[in-house]
Amino acid sequence: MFLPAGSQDETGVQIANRLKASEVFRKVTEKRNFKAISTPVVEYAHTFTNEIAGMDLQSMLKWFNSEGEIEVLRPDWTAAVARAIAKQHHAFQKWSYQGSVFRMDKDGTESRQAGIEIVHANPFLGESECLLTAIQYLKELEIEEYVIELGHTGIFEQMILPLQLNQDEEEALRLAMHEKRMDLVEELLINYSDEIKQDLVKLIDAYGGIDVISHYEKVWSGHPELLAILQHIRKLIELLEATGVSEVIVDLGRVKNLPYYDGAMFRGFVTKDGSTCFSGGRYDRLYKQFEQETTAVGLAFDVDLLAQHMMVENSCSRACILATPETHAIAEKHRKELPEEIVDIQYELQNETVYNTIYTIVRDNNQYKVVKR
Ligand SMILES: N[C@@H](Cc1c[nH]c[nH+]1)C(=O)O
Repeated sequence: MFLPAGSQDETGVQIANRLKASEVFRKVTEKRNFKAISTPVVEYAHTFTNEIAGMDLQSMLKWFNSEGEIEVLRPDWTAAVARAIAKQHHAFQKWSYQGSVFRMDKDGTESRQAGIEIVHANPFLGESECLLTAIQYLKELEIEEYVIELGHTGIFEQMILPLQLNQDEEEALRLAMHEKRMDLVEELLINYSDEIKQDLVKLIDAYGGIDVISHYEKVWSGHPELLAILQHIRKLIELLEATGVSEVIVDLGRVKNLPYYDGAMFRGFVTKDGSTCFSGGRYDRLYKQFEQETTAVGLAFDVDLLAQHMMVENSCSRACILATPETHAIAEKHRKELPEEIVDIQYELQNETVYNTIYTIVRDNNQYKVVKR
């Protein structure tokens, strides 16, 4: 039988690693005082597609319920958690969750996430705690080779303000920036001021170390809003560096990849192949749909991807006890003599090479004994 495009089976090491990644995530977040939350897999589409959350219904797995409402398989944890906690009292809260999201615009329809959301916190504290939690988690998974990238939605938004673009034009330009398509940016802005056009094109290349920030502090010296953003990113980098993390870069040309972001954005890349292992950012505006003024920030790890990059567990030694239907019970009892080993019982030895030790059952003085072969 075949599977629909985007669905896939999973076996062996990938599952073992994924379960380990989940367990480590639970421990790390528990120690940092995150409270676990779970939301249902089936939700109303509106939770994600409303004007503020702004996600695209097209990419969701959806159907009509008996009342004619559109229901979806959870496409995003952040909006679901916001819905779940919106009615709670306004206090500093740290939430953690683990589970699948379903979207058709990604490689696999189902992807497993482990994420955190921090609400009602001082903005700098919330962002720092997100990043430091991510760093501790990667460390405990022994994933050492990664780069953290910081960006901010405000840069692109401030720069295009004078252009007064309509929503479609803005979206098209944002996509061109996201894809780092200089030619397209130029083309889309053909009828607009050369200066802003050139500044945006240059911004596509504005990524790298802290020197990029120093450079743009000079370029934007007359622009207090942009300077404040640079200052904010610089402070985050300094905090990370002070805790020993040096692999931090900035991408000033980065635009939001989710409609609800408004503020700092972060991503983690695995150095080996450049894949994105976590992604997140500030999204205070998502709470406006519940008429709440608050701060909210979070990030989510792609657990499937982490599982691929984790070392294969140095698994315990494997033993095989060769038995017969008559001696099967003896073999089963012998398991407790081998508490540290993975024990398989076979009637006829197959896959001999996978075992470190093979036992057979012999009869001695009318008694069965399990002995090494
Ligand atoms: N929900 C985001 C990650 C995130 C968590 N909190 C904020 N952002 C995603 O799926 O990419």
